[in-house]
Amino acid sequence: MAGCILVLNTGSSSIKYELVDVTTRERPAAGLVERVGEPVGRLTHRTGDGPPYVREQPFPGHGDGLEAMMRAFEEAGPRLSPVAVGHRVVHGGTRFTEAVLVDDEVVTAIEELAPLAPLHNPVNLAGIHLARKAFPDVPQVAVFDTAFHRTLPPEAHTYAVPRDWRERLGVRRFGFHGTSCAYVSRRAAAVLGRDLAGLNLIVLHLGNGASATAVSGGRSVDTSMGMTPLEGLVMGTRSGDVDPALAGYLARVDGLDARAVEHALTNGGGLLALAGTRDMREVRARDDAEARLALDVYTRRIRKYVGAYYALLGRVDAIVLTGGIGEHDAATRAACLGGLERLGIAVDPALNEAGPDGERAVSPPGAEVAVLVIPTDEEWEIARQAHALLS
Ligand SMILES: Nc1ncnc2c1ncn2[C@@H]1O[C@H](COP(=O)(O)OP(=O)(O)O)[C@@H](O)[C@H]1O
Ligand SMILES: CC(=O)OP(=O)(O)O
Ligand SMILES: [Mg+2]
Repeated sequence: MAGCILVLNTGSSSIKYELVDVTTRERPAAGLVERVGEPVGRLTHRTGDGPPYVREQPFPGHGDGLEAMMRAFEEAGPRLSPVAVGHRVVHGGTRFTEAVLVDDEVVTAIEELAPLAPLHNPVNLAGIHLARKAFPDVPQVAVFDTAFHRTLPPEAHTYAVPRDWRERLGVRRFGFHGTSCAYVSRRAAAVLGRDLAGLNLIVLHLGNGASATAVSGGRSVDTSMGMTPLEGLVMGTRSGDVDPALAGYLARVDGLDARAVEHALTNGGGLLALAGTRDMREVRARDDAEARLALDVYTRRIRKYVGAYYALLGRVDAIVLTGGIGEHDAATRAACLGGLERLGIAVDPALNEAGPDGERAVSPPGAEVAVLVIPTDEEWEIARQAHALLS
């Protein structure tokens, strides 16, 4: 299948898009719509080496951002005539264990999964609706974050909760960021010059959402996100792990209902709750007690998961850092992985701080456990999977 695939990666407050030709590896246009829902947003559209096309304006909803993307293609080019559209969809439940062609029935199924990923599936659907309308004759492919975690063994995906919830209501762990995990795991093997089938990895995807995943032989064997993308690490606006008794306690002492608690933990937790901003750059720029505590809570949680997954895997060949924070924040890498020489884990201060952009090792040469920074590329992985499905 020759020609460009349009990839849409709609996030909770942003839209990333890219035109990808999997056959030639050309990527003629890419863009980002940021701060959807805020008073002023920004669209940046790039088509080569020249200055980007930029628009600063409010984008009240994701639909407005997607329309602005279409306008950017009209005004700045290239002409948009994709051979397929690839969509990131965060929750695929038990039904979607690989990429699928989108039809009405698939749309309904993604809608039904929305309560399990309230920040994500509804906006993923906004992209699907727009693209089906704009390109009615073009195949649309959904690529699911959960699919990579279909290999989780029962002891990893089972919660110790009443049988009725598990059997009748399907309560279980799923895991997310799988598209990113699949991509960086493959790249890690390439950087190490080893076969993925023989590698044990701990993948730390630290972006706006954040997760840790234990990968053995290219298969996910445990992961920090659960039934929803709320469990696990501290994130931009999500608390990660808390005592599940919290909901009942807040109901008793403060009259909050369970939905209000879930909403607060999802939208008003994490770095935002601890430091007043979801943006790690802003937290790092400060040196007050509140920001320091936020960073200590954030990095300690990651360290605990690294220890836990080390114990599960028994042997770790590499720790892979990705996502905006994993790729760019040397201080977080050092805080999470420093002082673990007894486990064979070390971060070389010079490599960590001065390393060039791009794929690289930040562990000392010859270290027992390689520490790798691998920029994620969900757009490429989505295009690759869409191309494979359609070819
Ligand atoms: N140079 C940097 N130093 C520290 N944090 C950074 C840096 N660049 C980006 N980040 C952080 O990365 C996070 C966003 O990650 P990203 O992977 O882009 O998010 P998303 O999940 O929306 O794709 C934000 O917290 C941002 O502050
Ligand atoms: C699943 C998830 O948390 O995604 P993101 O990091 O894009 O919010
Ligand atoms: Mg992301």
